[in-house]
Amino acid sequence: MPINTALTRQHFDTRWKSLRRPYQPVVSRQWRSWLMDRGSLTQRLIKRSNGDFRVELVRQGWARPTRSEAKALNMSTRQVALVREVQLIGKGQPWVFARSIIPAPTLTGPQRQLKVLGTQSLGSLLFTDPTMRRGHFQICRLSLDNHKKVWARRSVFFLSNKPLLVSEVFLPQLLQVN
Ligand SMILES: C=C(O[C@@H]1C=C(C(=O)O)C=C[C@H]1O)C(=O)O
Repeated sequence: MPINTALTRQHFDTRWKSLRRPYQPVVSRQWRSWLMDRGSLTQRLIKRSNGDFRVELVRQGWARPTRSEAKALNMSTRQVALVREVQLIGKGQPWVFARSIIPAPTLTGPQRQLKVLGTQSLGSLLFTDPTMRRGHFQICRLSLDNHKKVWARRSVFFLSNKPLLVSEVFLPQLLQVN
């Protein structure tokens, strides 16, 4: 069963800020390292967990994006997209909650396999695709149900020039690794 992180679509319909200055100083040094890393988060978490890592599928289905997500993807909120929500579990703890929005036109050709990822990491496809490009990061501060505040980031990936939006919420357990 997914470990409940109580994140809903409303959390992602918020004001995202560019990670460029002056926002960087607001972010503590230890979180800045995670928010700004443009490499594969999956690979970094596999190393941090000494291989004790898995992707837990929370939900996947066709749904309308939030206004903020639709704007980032230049699509209408009246259109549906494939929405994938997962938790990245390291050493048995939820370290990241990720929500990806994949427009239907992106799920063509080789990208059809994005529909059947299951518990395979999205990153394993993104970072092995020679056509992959990644846009700038935006960040925001989210409040979990227990009033804990966490950092989130998002960026638009392009595979063969087709977009998908990936949002990642960094959970407190990520920094509590012993
Ligand atoms: C983009 C990556 O893929 C990770 C895995 C995801 C998934 O399986 O849905 C979603 C976002 C990322 O946290 C990455 O590894 O950098």
